[in-house]
Amino acid sequence: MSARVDWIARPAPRAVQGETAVPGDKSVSHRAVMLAGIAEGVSHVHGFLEGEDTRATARIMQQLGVRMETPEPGQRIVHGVGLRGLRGSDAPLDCGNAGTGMRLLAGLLAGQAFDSTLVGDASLSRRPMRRVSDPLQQMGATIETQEGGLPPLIVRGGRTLHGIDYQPPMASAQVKSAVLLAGLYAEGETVVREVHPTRDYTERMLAAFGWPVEMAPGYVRLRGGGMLVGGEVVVPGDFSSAAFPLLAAAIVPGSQLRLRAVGLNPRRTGLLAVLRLMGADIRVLDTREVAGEALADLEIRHAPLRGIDVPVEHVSDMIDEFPALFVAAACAEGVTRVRGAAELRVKESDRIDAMARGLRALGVTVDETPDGADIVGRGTAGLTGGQIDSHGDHRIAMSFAVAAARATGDVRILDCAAVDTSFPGFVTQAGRWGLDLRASETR
Ligand SMILES: O=C(O)C1=C[C@@H](OP(=O)(O)O)[C@@H](O)[C@H](O)C1
Ligand SMILES: C=C(OP(=O)(O)O)C(=O)O
Repeated sequence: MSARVDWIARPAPRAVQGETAVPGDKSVSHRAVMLAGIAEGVSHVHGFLEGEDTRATARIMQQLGVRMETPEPGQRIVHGVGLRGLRGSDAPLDCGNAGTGMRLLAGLLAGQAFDSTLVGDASLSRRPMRRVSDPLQQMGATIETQEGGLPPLIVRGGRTLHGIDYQPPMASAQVKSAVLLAGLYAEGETVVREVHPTRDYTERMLAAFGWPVEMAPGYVRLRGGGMLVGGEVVVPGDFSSAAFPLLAAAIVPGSQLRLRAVGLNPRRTGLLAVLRLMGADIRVLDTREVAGEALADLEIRHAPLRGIDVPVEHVSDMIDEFPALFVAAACAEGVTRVRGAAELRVKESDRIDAMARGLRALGVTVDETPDGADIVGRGTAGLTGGQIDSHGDHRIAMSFAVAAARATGDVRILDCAAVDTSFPGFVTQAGRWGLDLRASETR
């Protein structure tokens, strides 16, 4: 059994200052090793996230016969085997903690000639998979889930897939991507329609690898039976990881911080818009485009925050940033209302419940609703100390590590090992921003 890691986070001894860079984007890193693996030729991935989620996906692609080199951390040279070149593995494919890994791979594997079994850790084993098995079955795939639509997933090979015209019942880039990846192997045309647009990395990377993809407002369309050609992939800094230093500087008086080379894909930056509506002073500097993705430096100076009604149109553009937003709301003056975010209940934990319980332990009044919460900000009074259960969810752990900066006493955060899934080195980095955070391991 691996060690359990708890954290002690103390009130910030000083303002958050300086300059920092965050690890590579998790969504882009997953897709880079998957698509490079089924492309023709060699691809070079720069800035690959060395997190447990994305390393699990890279390991699975290797298990399926893709040769991969790591000349140095954050680099992968991927020797693509072509669309039909993967070979089956008798051993289960272990996605670890990663919903993205499991759901996208389900789509990719639905069109193969061999059977596969996708497994995950305890958290992933509780997450709903019918959202991908249903549309994939409509395409002709055979996917067996466990009772209640849970993992492990058994994906049967040798099926003939046909394209579908599909509108997922929830806003989900993972569902869209699973259907599009199966669509590469399908006869005819696959269309995915979205009411609320979600992150578009799969379709953009497919296009960058030479697959004709029609991207229009409201839908994505492609045809099966093409070819991907490998190349260079430059992974931007992960906005979802940048959310934590941004939050720290937003809530600790006197702070001023610059974040270098953060990916600013518009489908990811909802938190930027929402923090600004709350009064945050954030500047976007030195905007540039690298390998088709917008990058910029972000400079944030502390300014008092006020509670707002979070506009529903921002929800899917900040779906992973709600734990951080809840902390900003707790430190603001007035009430913040979140609605339309029921998807938070089926992430690595029930994030509405985990944040409500954790904030209450730090003296904050939070009323939950089925799809959101009302958070009564404590403004200049700040938070109290207390004990938090992260429920093994990386984003809950990191949010409370930052929240402690504004507490009047120590915050003990339980079960933080999962932070390595998306933000390896978080404790050391947080120290550099000016937070006082220590990890202790128990077996
Ligand atoms: O496609 C992706 O890379 C992701 C999509 C989102 O999930 P949903 O598709 O479930 O909204 C997000 O929460 C996850 O962290 C990464
Ligand atoms: C929801 C997340 O990831 P995944 O769905 O890949 O587990 C996340 O990183 O916040």
